[in-house]
Parts: sequence; C-alpha cells; structure tokens
Amino acid sequence: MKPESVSLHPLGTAAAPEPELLCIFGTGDLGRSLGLRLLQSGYRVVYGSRRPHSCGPLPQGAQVMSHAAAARSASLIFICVHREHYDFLETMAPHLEGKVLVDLSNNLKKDMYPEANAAYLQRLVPGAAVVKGLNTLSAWALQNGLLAGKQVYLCGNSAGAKQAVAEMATKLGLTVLDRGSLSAARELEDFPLQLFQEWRLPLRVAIGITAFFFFYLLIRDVIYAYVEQGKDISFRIMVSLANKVFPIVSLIMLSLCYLPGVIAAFLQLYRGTKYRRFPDWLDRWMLCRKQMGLVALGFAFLHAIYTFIIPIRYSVRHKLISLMKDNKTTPFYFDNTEAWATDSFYVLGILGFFFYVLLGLTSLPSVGGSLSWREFSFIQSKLGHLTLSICTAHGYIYGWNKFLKPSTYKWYTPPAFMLCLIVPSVVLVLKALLLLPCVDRTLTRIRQGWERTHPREEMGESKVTNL
Ligand SMILES: NC(=O)C1=CN([C@@H]2O[C@H](COP(=O)(O)OP(=O)(O)OC[C@H]3O[C@@H](n4cnc5c(N)ncnc54)[C@H](OP(=O)(O)O)[C@@H]3O)[C@@H](O)[C@H]2O)C=CC1
Ligand SMILES: [Cu+2]
Repeated sequence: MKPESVSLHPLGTAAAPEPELLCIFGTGDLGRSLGLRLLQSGYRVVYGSRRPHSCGPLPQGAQVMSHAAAARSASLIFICVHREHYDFLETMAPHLEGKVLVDLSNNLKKDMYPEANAAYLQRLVPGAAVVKGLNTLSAWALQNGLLAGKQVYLCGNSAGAKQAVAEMATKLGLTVLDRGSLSAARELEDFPLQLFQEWRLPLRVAIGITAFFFFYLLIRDVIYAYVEQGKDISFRIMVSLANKVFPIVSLIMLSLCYLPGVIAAFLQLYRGTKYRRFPDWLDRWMLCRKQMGLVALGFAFLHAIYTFIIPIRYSVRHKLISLMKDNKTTPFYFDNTEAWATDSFYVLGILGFFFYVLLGLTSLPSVGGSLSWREFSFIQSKLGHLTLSICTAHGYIYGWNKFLKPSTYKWYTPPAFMLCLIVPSVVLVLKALLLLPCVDRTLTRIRQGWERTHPREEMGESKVTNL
C-alpha cells in the first residue's frame, strides 16, 4: 500500500501545470474585455502598456508592464491598438522576434489604407508570425460572454501560429474558420463593414415601402373618413392601420427575395448562356436576399402578434356590445361562401406564417450548414415559392368580394392590399412561365453549361481579331 501512495503524490502536482501566459498590447476597450474573457477561460494575462502605472482599472488577476517586458514573458501577443499607432511596434521588433502577433484591428471604412493592417504589421515586424483574426468580435460581446458558437475567421502565413490562436479561440467557445494566408487579411478587415452593408439595402427598401403604404392608408382610411363622413377614426392608426402596413410590407419584401432569381433566369434564357456577368444592380440585389427575407419575416411576426390583440381592443368590444344591445340589428344569416372564405383566409395565414418561420430557420448558419446544397436550394426555392403562393392567396382571399365593389375605390384609388398583390403576382406568373416544360428544359441546359452562340456576335468578334 505504501509505495502506491508515494508514487501518486508527485503525479498530483504534475497534473496542474501553470496556466499559459498570454500578452495583450493596449489597455483600451477591446484589450480589457479580451483580458477578462481570457482570465475567465483559465489563462494568465499580462498587459503591455505605454503607462503601466496609470492605465486605469484592469481585470482582476492581470499584470501590467512595459511593452518590452510584457512581450518577453509571452509567446502570443494580441495587438489591441489602433493601426494609426502601430509605428511603435517597429522599434519593438527585436523583442517580438519569433512571437505570434494577433492583429484584431478594424478600419472605419473600406480601402482606407493601401495595404491591409495585418500586412502592414507583418512589414513592421518581419520576424514575428502575424495572424489576422477575431476582429468581428466586439468588446461588448467579450465583456458579456456572448461568444458561444460565434464564428470567427483567421488567416496567416504560419500554420503553427494559426493553430495556437485557433486553440485559444476554441477555448473561449468560438468556432474558428481558417481563411488561408495573410493575403486574405483585407477581406477579413472588410467583414465588419460588409455585414452592415448587406442590411442597408433591405432596410432602406423596407422603410420606403412602410412609409409609402402608411401615408397611402392614412389618406384612404383616416383622412377620407374625416373629410367625407366627418368621422374621427384616427385611433385606428395604432392597430388597424399598422396591421395593414405590416403584412403588405412583409409580402412585398418576400416577393422581392424571389424576383431577382426570376429576372436572372430570364436574362440567362435571353442571353443563352450562364457565363456572362449579371448587371451590378442584380448582383447586389441577389446578395441581400437573405436579409430581405429576414426583414419580411420580422414584419410577418408583427402581423401575427397584432392579429392576436384585435378581439381585446376597446373599439371592437364597444362595437360588439352596442350591437348586442341594439335590438334593431339586421338578422345575421349564415353565409356558406363567407364561412369558406374566412376560414380559408385564416388557414392560409397560419400556413403561410408556418412556412415563413421554417424558411427563416433554414437561413440560420447552424441549420443551413447542416443541410446539403440540394436540400438547402430545395427549401429556399421550392418552399420559398410555396410560401409566397400561400401568402399571396391569403391576400387575394382577403379581398375576394371587394374587388368589384365601387365603395372599395375611395377617391378613385385602389385599396392598399390590391397594390401590394402586384409584385407577388408578377413573380408567381413569371415563375410559372419558367416552369413550363420547354422553358425549364432550356434553362436547365444553360445552367449545366450549354451555350446558344449568336452567329452575328461570332462574326463581329472574328472581324475584330482579323483586324
Ligand atoms: N472596441 C471594439 O469593440 C473592437 C475593437 N477592435 C480593434 O481593436 C483595436 C483597439 O480598439 P479599442 O480597444 O476599442 O481602442 P481604445 O482606444 O479603447 O484603446 C486603444 C489602446 O491602444 C493604446 N494606444 C493608444 N495610442 C497608442 C500609441 N500611440 N502607441 C501605443 N499604444 C497606444 C492604448 O493603451 P495604453 O494606454 O495601455 O498603451 C489604448 O488604450 C482597434 O484597432 C480596433 O479597430 C476590433 C474589434 C472590436
Ligand atoms: Cu394576414
């Protein structure tokens, strides 16, 4: 028994080696938040600062020294300093020989400098292995520990250095994607700016459509009633009007997700090839379809929630109670067609919303990533067009008995729901044309690489080469 207890004891101390020491240059927002997260993940942290004695509060347990002293004690150094101040690193170069430098910097706008920040850093400190990455994180997310499963990108010329940074990032709960050599640094630096850009167009379109329909409905519903009937129904702005605007914006945005795909297909059919670039506007439109869909889903959610509160509104309760008290109400006959119409209207609304949510879920990276390419395109295209058809049908049934009534056209204007059915109807008709067997066959061939050459173009080209 005795030898066993002796041999176990030294193993116990050997199993708890000292945690790895990591260095952070810069005690600003990012430096402090990153340090806190590293300490909580079990690392030791040393800061390199211009003023180690007066740099303000730092996370508990961290040390702070001069840049040179801090660099000597660690092999991995995070540069949490703005690029404008990188020049001090050149004088530090001898102390950074053989170290891994992680460049987390971002710029305020694209193409601010002729070379990527990380490439500039590598030029200043040629003896170090620079890794670009983690720059899509925010100090706020680090501070609050909102990192689980978050995707971050890395690039760099040294595989060993990238490996070390990736291991550290994984320990923080991040998912790491290697984007290759340091030449990808510019792309990584553009990411935080680009992410915002993809949302810009969809949000602008959504705001534009919302504003247009809000004022259109305001004039037709509220102002019309005031001018023509002397009734003040302005309270309707809050719920009724809003609940007309939301589904309208949602349906138009959803159809705008599928319109560029249809236009692209017709363009390919017209050109007889898939190898010519689409115009820039179409490219940009195609690239923000996911964001358009998510905005559409947001408005659909609002529509669903607003619909729930309709029965509990004061004005609705008031109307019901006064109808019950009023003995002279017209008898309420059961109309089978009306019953069919209202039930279908609700069912289509519910089904449409269900498929909408399903579409939204598959656009999440964690769900979409688990699908094969065919599964993903099946869901996004087939299910997408099905959702659009159901939601459009929901709109048509809403107005099924209103289309021919003259009272629908207040001040000779069509109601908003009619206007909003134009874009989805056009998309669905064009899509139906594309599904015709003869058209579909040609399009499939084009998409598999077949080209319909234009004899005239060929002649033109050969003329040029002959000259
Ligand atoms: N804040 C954020 O959410 C994110 C920031 N980033 C990037 O991280 C970097 C730092 O950002 P952030 O922490 O917000 O910036 P801060 O301005 O808060 O901090 C920068 C730090 O750099 C050091 N510093 C400032 N001037 C000089 C200089 N002339 N020479 C040497 N060191 C200097 C200072 O530390 P000291 O006084 O100790 O020397 C200062 O605290 C930037 O490149 C930014 O793009 C990237 C992703 C997210
Ligand atoms: Cu609806």
